[in-house]
Amino acid sequence: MTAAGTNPDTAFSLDSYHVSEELGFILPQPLKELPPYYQPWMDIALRVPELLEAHQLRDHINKMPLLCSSFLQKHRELRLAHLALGVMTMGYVWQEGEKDTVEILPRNLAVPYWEVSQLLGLPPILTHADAALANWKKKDPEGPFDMNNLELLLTLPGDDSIQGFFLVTLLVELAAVPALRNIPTVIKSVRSGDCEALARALEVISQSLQDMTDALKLIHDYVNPSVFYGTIRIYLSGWKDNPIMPNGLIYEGVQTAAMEFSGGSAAQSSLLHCFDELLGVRHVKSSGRFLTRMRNYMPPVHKELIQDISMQPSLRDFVQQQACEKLSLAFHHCVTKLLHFRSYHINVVSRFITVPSARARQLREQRPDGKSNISKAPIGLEERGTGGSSVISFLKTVRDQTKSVFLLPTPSRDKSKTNLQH
Ligand code: HEM
Repeated sequence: MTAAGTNPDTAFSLDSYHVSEELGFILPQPLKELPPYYQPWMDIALRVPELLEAHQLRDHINKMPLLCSSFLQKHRELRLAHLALGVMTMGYVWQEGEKDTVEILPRNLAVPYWEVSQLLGLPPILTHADAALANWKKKDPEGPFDMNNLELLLTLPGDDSIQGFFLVTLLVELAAVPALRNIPTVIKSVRSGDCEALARALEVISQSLQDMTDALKLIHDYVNPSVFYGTIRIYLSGWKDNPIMPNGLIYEGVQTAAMEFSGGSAAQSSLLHCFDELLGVRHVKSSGRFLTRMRNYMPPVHKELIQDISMQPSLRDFVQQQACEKLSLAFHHCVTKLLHFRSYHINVVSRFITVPSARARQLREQRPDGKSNISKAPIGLEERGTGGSSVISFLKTVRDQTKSVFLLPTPSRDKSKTNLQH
């Protein structure tokens, strides 16, 4: 274990989990370049959308030299390499859409990708930790961390919409930073029984959860649903539980059997996993299994933070026992805001997946040879999520599970005051 998070005598510090005070899970100052030896990777990675448009990405990757990964030493070098190899891999697999996928990732890409992944403890597929957390730069280094001053390091097809998609996700991560910063205070206050400090920390967390929802709303300004559904989505798809690639992918030179990995999704963000564990939300059955599996797609230290939060004395039990109105209300606000984020996210998914998928089906029935963006979208994906199940029913299960942690009314609570149970 990297941190002393489960020892009650030591302070719980985010620093030991590589969570920055300023940026949370976002990688501070990602590198823009790799050492010159790796230029053949960057030359291709920087041109992925253009090479895909010309149907030439696979040819370029097939001719790429097999480079040795051992000159990559620093964490940020490894993160950029993982991102670069990740966008190349997604492009390589999905270059011809769902019709002509590949069964083998060539050795010159597969071997270094595998090695870099092993060093980072990440899977060899594009993850949220790559595409959102480690894929940004400021146009003006002194300027603000906002939409106008941010751009991606590497991208995939989808023009402004793909940029918008990853940057809005990044801004949701940023909005959560005050909440993350207050997790140690919550843990410390429960340990010491300091209700005042605990109530204050929980109010900061609920405000931060509201700010996350507000940041998520930006998706409507920066991402076009038809472009997301028709162009972007396939490049985020993986080769696990995916009917388009039922046999997975062989990483040539790594092992002979095919491997299966889920595609990129913000279900791999550590944020909601942390808040769920803090508030006591437990996801069970298939949705729980999927979310638990997504923890293997996070940087290992972030996964450890989630685990260590889950091992702390129960915040919910503590609040329930105190029967203090102010504290109960602060806890209630947190659960309400988390619920609100999930409900809003369901609306987003409905607009960006459910509606275009119904429209695509309709267009295909009316004009089977139609060329519109959404009717070209992969039929095999339709309304399925990264886990392969129906997206909306999965998200509703997860949302409804959140409600289970609302506090029970206690006898000591004044019945004339707000009923905290929904
Ligand atoms: C166009 C925008 C978006 C779409 C279409 C979308 C779609 C999805 C889908 C289909 C899932 C189900 C799991 C999966 O299949 O991987 C999911 C899960 C999830 N997404 Fe999004 N998403 C979007 C934006 C975001 C953003 C910006 C965030 C913020 C970080 C986010 C956070 C989550 C979380 C936390 C989950 C896990 C379920 C939960 O804990 O409630 N999503 N998303």
